[in-house]
Amino acid sequence: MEVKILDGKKISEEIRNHIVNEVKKLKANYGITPGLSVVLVGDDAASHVYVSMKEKACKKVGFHSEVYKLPKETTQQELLNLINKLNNDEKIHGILVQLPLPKGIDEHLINSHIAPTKDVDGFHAVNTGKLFLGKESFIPCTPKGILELIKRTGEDITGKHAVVIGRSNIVGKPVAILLLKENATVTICHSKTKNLDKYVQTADIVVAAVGVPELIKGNMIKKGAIVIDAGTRKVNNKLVGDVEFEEASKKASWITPVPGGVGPMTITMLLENTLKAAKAQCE
Ligand SMILES: NC(=O)C1=CN([C@@H]2O[C@H](COP(=O)(O)OP(=O)(O)OC[C@H]3O[C@@H](n4cnc5c(N)ncnc54)[C@H](OP(=O)(O)O)[C@@H]3O)[C@@H](O)[C@H]2O)C=CC1
Ligand SMILES: Nc1nc(=O)c2c([nH]1)NC[C@@H]1CN(c3ccc(C(=O)N[C@@H](CCC(=O)O)C(=O)O)cc3)C=[N+]21
Repeated sequence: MEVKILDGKKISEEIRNHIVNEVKKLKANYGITPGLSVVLVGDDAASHVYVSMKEKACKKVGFHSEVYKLPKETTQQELLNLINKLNNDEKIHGILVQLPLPKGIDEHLINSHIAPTKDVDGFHAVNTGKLFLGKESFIPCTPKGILELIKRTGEDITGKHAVVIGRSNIVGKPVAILLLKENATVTICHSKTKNLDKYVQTADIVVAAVGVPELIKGNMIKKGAIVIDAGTRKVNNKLVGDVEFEEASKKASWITPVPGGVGPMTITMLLENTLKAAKAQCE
């Protein structure tokens, strides 16, 4: 059986075209343009690249987009003041504070200051709590994109064994909750897991969100498995995922490439969440 590639770039393109039309309707019917503010503190090079990708994506679909680039000396209070201002700004429907934040700034405190209705990253405790309870909420972008990719395979998730490698609050944990909601049987692995290969070998769905290049070997993959690789790490100036792509492709039924898989979907889901936040204002 030939492996099929889950092309995150192509799927993103389709979804973004749909968003363009939705934005036009929102403008025509309600005079509202979805607005996103991205806040970047410090001079982390990768963060600057990601933020400019987000800004470009917003402009392309017709959103109003603002980027606040603050120096690394910014105090927690100054950042809270900016968030307060954005919380009260009618033009702004979504607020995202790019992670990681410089040392001395409490990430959870900052995220909990964003109005839950503008929390398009889904990192506010109200939104993570709702996700846990199975209630309607803003779902974090990378996990949301991963679920969308799995759904695009057309395979039924119910009863499948999904193995998630990684338990961070922004990828691994929410992905596991989403898969559980879809009735998968979910195993979460992490750095203390013994015999990782034994778990991966029994997985119908593998989601790798670790950040260790090619940790998941091709020979661990069960024949016919769906393999989603969220990992991105620069090695010799090349972006490498958590999965040994060539070898895993010989076993998988579906697989995501790195780059061009989960990454573009993350940004597309940010656009979807911002559109959703803007629409909620019209109700
Ligand atoms: N494409 C995209 O849009 C995005 C990609 N990413 C990428 O996804 C990856 C994960 O990101 P993030 O969740 O933020 O990372 P974190 O560093 O927060 O979490 C990594 C997780 O992997 C686990 N882990 C580390 N080493 C091993 C190992 N040898 N075996 C098994 N598990 C291990 C850790 O376990 P423990 O909890 O025990 O420490 C932890 O749970 C990174 O490469 C990141 O760049 C992240 C966000 C968005
Ligand atoms: N508050 C917050 N929200 C985030 O969503 C968030 C964050 N902080 N901090 C960092 C991570 C990382 N992240 C990525 C987004 C897009 C790509 C992406 O599009 N990657 C391209 C390649 C990009 C390249 O060439 O470097 C791809 O995989 O094809 C990757 C990673 C969002 N994050």
